[in-house]
Parts: sequence; C-alpha cells; structure tokens
Amino acid sequence: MLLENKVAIVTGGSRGIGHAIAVACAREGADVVINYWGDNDASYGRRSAIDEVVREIEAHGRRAIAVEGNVALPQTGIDLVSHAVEAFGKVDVLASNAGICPFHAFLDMPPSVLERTVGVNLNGAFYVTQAVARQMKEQGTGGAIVATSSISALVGGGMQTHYTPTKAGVHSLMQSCAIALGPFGIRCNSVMPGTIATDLNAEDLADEDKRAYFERRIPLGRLGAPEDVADCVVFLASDRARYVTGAALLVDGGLFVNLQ
Ligand SMILES: NC(=O)C1=CN([C@@H]2O[C@H](COP(=O)(O)OP(=O)(O)OC[C@H]3O[C@@H](n4cnc5c(N)ncnc54)[C@H](OP(=O)(O)O)[C@@H]3O)[C@@H](O)[C@H]2O)C=CC1
Ligand SMILES: C[C@H](O)[C@@H]1OC(=O)[C@H](O)[C@@H]1O
Repeated sequence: MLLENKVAIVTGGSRGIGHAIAVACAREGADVVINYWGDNDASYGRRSAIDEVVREIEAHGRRAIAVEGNVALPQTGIDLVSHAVEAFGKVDVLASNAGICPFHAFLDMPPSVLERTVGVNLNGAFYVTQAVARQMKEQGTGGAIVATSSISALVGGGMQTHYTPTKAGVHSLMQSCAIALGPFGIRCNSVMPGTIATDLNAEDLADEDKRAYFERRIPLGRLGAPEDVADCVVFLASDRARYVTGAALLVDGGLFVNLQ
C-alpha cells in the first residue's frame, strides 16, 4: 500500500475529485481528515455526502473524520491540523483540493465573484498549506503536499477569467513552497486535471455540443473521472515520488497537447 499508516488531510473532500482522493488515500492505507464547506444553495444535503465519504473510507478499514470549514479563512487550516493531530496524532499528507468555478463573463464580473474565487482557490490553498507545513516541520519527519491546480493554469477560458489565474497561482504556490519546505523534507507538487466530470462543470457540460467537443478533442476519447486524478495524487503523495518536488502533472487524457 502506498500510504500505509499515513495521515492525510483532504480539502473539498465531500464531492468530485476530493471525494475520490479521500477514498484513494484510505484504500492505500491512510487515515483521512475530510474537509468540506457547503455554503451554497445547492449544498442542501451535503452532510449526507460527507457521511458517505466517511463510510467508504471506513469500508477500507481506515479511520475518517469530517471537518466543516471554509478554506478561505486562515483559521480553517489551523483547525484541520488540530483535528488531525487530536484524532490521529500527526499529518503526513495534504491534498489541497477545495475549489470553486462560478462561470461568469469578464466585462460584467462583480468584484464579489472574483474575490470569492480567489479567496477559496488561491488564498485557501495558501492558508491550508501553511498550517499543515508548520505541523510537518514540527513533527520533523517530512511530508507531502499535493495541490489540485488545473490545465487552466496553462490555458484560458473566456468565462473563467477569475478562475484560471487562481489555478496558475496554485501551481506557482507549490513551486515556491517546494523551495521553502524542501529543507524540511516536505515535497510540494500539483496535479493539473483537464476536464473531469463533476458537479463543478455539470451545468457547463450539459451542453451536448460542448461535451462532444471535449470528447473529440481529448486523445484518450473520454472526459476524466475523479479517480483518474485521485490515483495521481496518491502517487505524488507517496514515497514512490520521493525525489519529485515542485512538479506539476497534467491529468487530462492528452487534451492540452492536442492542437491539431
Ligand atoms: N472538474 C474539473 O474539470 C476540474 C476541477 N479542478 C479543480 O479540482 C478541485 C475539485 O473540483 P471538483 O471536484 O470538480 O468540484 P466539486 O464542485 O465537485 O467539489 C468541490 C469541493 O470543494 C468544496 N468546497 C467548495 N468551496 C469550499 C470552501 N470555501 N471551503 C472548503 N471546501 C470547499 C466542496 O464542498 P461542499 O460539498 O461542502 O460544497 C466540494 O467538496 C477544484 O480545485 C477545481 O478547481 C481542476 C481541473 C478540472
Ligand atoms: C470547471 C471547468 O469545466 C473545468 O475546471 C477546470 O479547471 C478545467 O479547466 C475545466 O475547464
């Protein structure tokens, strides 16, 4: 098992890619602290979603706790670490994954949409990474941090002008943290998913033409599944990637390179 007896924190673990990461970590032998938020209209019933993640982790014979909290707030990272240490004694792995992408046109983008997106996606990744890295440094046994960036760190989106810079920022954050934290044996990498079918883009991909366009453009011929990303996160979090830090792994079925 790749993460035997490790303790992992996964932000945004109630749904989509984070759900798959949390379960993959457990399958590979880790106990997991799952963060979620649920502060939106569509979030009714999220508690049952997180309960299901806990059940799936326990079915792998591992322990799980769910911790509600908005990652945009510095205190949430601190709380996640406290809960992990109290419940499991340490933190070995962080999957900084929570993110939002409220599609919006550029010219009439309200400041509130920009600020919320930057707050959750970029500031949130910073605060949680900082809190976890402080704990890992104190433990003195290194650690692995894997952030969910995106193919959108490398290419644009007309309805994502507030979002793509946050994903470039997350990638850059991992590069700089690799330098800052390397001396403590803490590795920092990112995954860059392409188009993965989740709640984040369900509405966007309900457009049959758009969905068909992606399926045609992706050389492997299908949209990604959350598990495609989760397995790569587990690899980067594991000792198999012991000499990998500051790297970004595209998980996109070949979408990025397919110009023509
Ligand atoms: N889907 C895709 O094609 C791609 C996604 N990504 C990135 O992957 C990550 C996960 O996305 P995906 O699984 O698709 O999205 P989902 O919408 O399916 O899940 C988002 C998760 O983030 C949580 N979350 C949202 N806001 C906050 C917050 N303020 N504090 C804590 N948790 C929060 C949600 O919690 P709750 O359930 O409580 O609302 C949920 O668990 C994001 O960072 C996204 O940018 C990158 C590339 C492609
Ligand atoms: C939400 C989008 O469909 C998804 O998010 C990303 O980061 C990818 O670039 C996709 O556009």
